[in-house]
Amino acid sequence: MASPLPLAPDTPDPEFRDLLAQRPQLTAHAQDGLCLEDVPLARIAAEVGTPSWAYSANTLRRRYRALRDALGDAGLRATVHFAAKSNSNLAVLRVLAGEGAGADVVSGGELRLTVAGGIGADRTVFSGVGKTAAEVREALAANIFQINAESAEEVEMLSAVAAEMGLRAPVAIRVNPDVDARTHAKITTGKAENKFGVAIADAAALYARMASLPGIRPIGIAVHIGSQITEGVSAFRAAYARVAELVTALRGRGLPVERVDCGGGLGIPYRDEVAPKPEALAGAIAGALKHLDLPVMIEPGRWIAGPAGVLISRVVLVKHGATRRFVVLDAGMNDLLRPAMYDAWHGILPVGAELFHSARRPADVVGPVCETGDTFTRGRDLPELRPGDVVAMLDAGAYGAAMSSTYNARPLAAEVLVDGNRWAVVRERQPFEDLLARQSVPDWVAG
Ligand SMILES: Cc1ncc(COP(=O)(O)O)c(C=O)c1O
Ligand SMILES: N[C@@H](CCCC[NH3+])C(=O)O
Repeated sequence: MASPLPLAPDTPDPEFRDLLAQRPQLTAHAQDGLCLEDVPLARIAAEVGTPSWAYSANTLRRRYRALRDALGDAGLRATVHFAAKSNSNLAVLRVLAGEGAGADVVSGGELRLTVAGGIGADRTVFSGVGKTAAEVREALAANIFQINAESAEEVEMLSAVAAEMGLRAPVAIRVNPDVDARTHAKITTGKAENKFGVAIADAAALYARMASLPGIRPIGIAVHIGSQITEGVSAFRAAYARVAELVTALRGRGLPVERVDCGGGLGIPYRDEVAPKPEALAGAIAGALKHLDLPVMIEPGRWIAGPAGVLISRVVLVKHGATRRFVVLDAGMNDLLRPAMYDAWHGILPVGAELFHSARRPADVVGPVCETGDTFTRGRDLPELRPGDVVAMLDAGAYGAAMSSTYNARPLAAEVLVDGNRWAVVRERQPFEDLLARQSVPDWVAG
């Protein structure tokens, strides 16, 4: 491997250097250009094609361990349940299974994927506001570790399904603590007006009701207040304090509480956000809950998988509009939806070494999809990108491929796992034929 590229001190803007400095999985090399671990992204682009996703196995491992260790160091008995909705690629799940991770799933489909990825149902939590009876039956048959109930209505259904199977479902109540996580409105989940969880004031009565139902074994309390939480841990602390009060009240009524599920939500710095460290989250959990002397769980998705992944894309053309320079990529909002959906900012780095030194000019980076919202960034200072150049969109390992679609009849991009100097395609680019498959035109339309 060539030596790291010495970035020129007169680089017009220190942004590239900062982006790299904060992401040890990415390095810029004089000959090979931008590398994920030891693998040049240019090689993946050339051999797999673009757009494609690449995930760093060692980043997944490192970040999983950082969370687990922070919780342990805070004196907590804790388990980490990876939120599979953030990335349900089988190889990613398998890497985390190898670390001993559990999972958090929100559908029967995700449960099947995590089981296929080697994370047993007996280490998996099933959350979500709209579980169907069929999904619950499947989860119980698979010996699910915990079901987080989100409403009184759901509790009745859970009991009926489990009783019919001759089982008692291990159920925690997900409470809505009415805490503002101060994140994007579309991913805030812990305010009273959000659809999630049971109002904390109603939780004790529901817990008592659960204890009286034939198909339910009440096991604990869960809370999840939102995602991409970066403004300190005070919202976590407030939510956990309310949960602790509830647990104490339940125990006071003689109702057993075995564990508390503290949810996910720890944010990452996509740009210059100062995100709390795992130690701060662990401190918030320990501060509020340690005196209860019970095992705790967390359900992180983004914090583990986000920084592990990049979206590799090629410049199709550079268009000089009336007022702006548009760099048109072969990746679109159907691949990475976050900028269109949440106005999210993702770092964009050139993959070719020479581009790290070229002068930068503002550009709008857009995709080929027929929506103005198919814009990754506006007015970003970027090098003189030319058709054929490859770029990497950073921190795309969570809610990237997982949220992609075939909008505009664009097949799903390939996914690649990198582990040191080894790499492999772990999901092939979807063949176009898939988009035609299972469609049919009735005779009376075809004429
Ligand atoms: C119940 C639940 N747990 C865990 C997560 C994972 O969140 P994050 O990726 O922000 O850690 C989510 C998503 O916000 C969720 O809804
Ligand atoms: N999809 C969102 C996060 C939602 C979390 C789901 N509970 C994002 O990309 O930021």
